[in-house]
Amino acid sequence: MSITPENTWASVSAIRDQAPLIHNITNYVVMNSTANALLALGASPVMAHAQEEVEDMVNIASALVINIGTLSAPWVEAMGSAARKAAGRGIPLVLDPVGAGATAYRTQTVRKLMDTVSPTIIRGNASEILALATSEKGETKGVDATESSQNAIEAAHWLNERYGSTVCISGETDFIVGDQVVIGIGNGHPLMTRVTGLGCTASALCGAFAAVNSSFPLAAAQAMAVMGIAGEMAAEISPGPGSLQLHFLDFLYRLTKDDLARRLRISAGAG
Ligand SMILES: Nc1ncnc2c1ncn2[C@@H]1O[C@H](COP(=O)(O)OP(=O)(O)OP(=O)(O)O)[C@@H](O)[C@H]1O
Ligand SMILES: Cc1ncsc1CCO
Ligand SMILES: [Mg+2]
Repeated sequence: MSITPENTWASVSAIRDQAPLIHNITNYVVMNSTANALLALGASPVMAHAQEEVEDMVNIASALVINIGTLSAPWVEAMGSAARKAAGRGIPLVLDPVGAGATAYRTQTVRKLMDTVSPTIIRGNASEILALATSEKGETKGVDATESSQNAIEAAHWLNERYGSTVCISGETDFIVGDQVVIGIGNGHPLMTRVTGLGCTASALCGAFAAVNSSFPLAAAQAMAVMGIAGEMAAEISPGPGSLQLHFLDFLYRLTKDDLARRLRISAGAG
């Protein structure tokens, strides 16, 4: 199970052909940007968080993405209902534990959610992944990482064993930890951290790839490779974060098999 430009292109093509419906319960900050990224990739996004409709929406979706970025009690209830429905239907569930470790409410909510339904993929930055696997108060400061992704690999293994989830740690190198497998993706650009919500976008793309590829560690790795490649291509022609955001969408939309073949960077040091 190794990631190649060919199998990544096969997943991109499947997304473009099938336009899978990706149901997102996500935060106020990134609703627009993640919907646009899913559209640029070729998927079909919908944002829905009302308790009254989340189960019906999961019923017609190909994947569910839950992001705890801007929580409140009614949303937490809706997240639980949606996650249970997704598990019942057997569609992939991606969890983005935004800011886990920063407040007790976030950490407790996300732990309760994981104990209710095992996520298919957990995608967070290193601080968030560490916080989920630590019993004491984690070291997260706000929503951005203060740790390198390499430092969270052990925590990712622990989460994988406990919940059966594929765990994806984003950062300079993205690490994807599954059963008996660690994949490192070296694509991306530091300027990506200066645009809010590109991590949330990565989680949404994990949903799209998991909708068309049931080998979930591979799907997550492909999503992170495509994120990183579109991000670095955008960064190369962007003087700052504003234009990066626009060019990122354009490169996602225009991504070719040749871009993948020339740029995919599988990283060692995943042990
Ligand atoms: N130092 C870096 N060099 C290259 N790429 C990076 C770097 N840091 C992050 N990235 C890339 O940026 C994207 C977002 O990852 P990041 O770890 O910043 O997520 P995050 O902290 O959850 O972000 P947010 O909470 O704002 O959504 C990923 O595709 C990741 O590979
Ligand atoms: C900045 C921010 N605050 C809550 S969610 C979010 C988007 C990035 O995670
Ligand atoms: Mg994040």
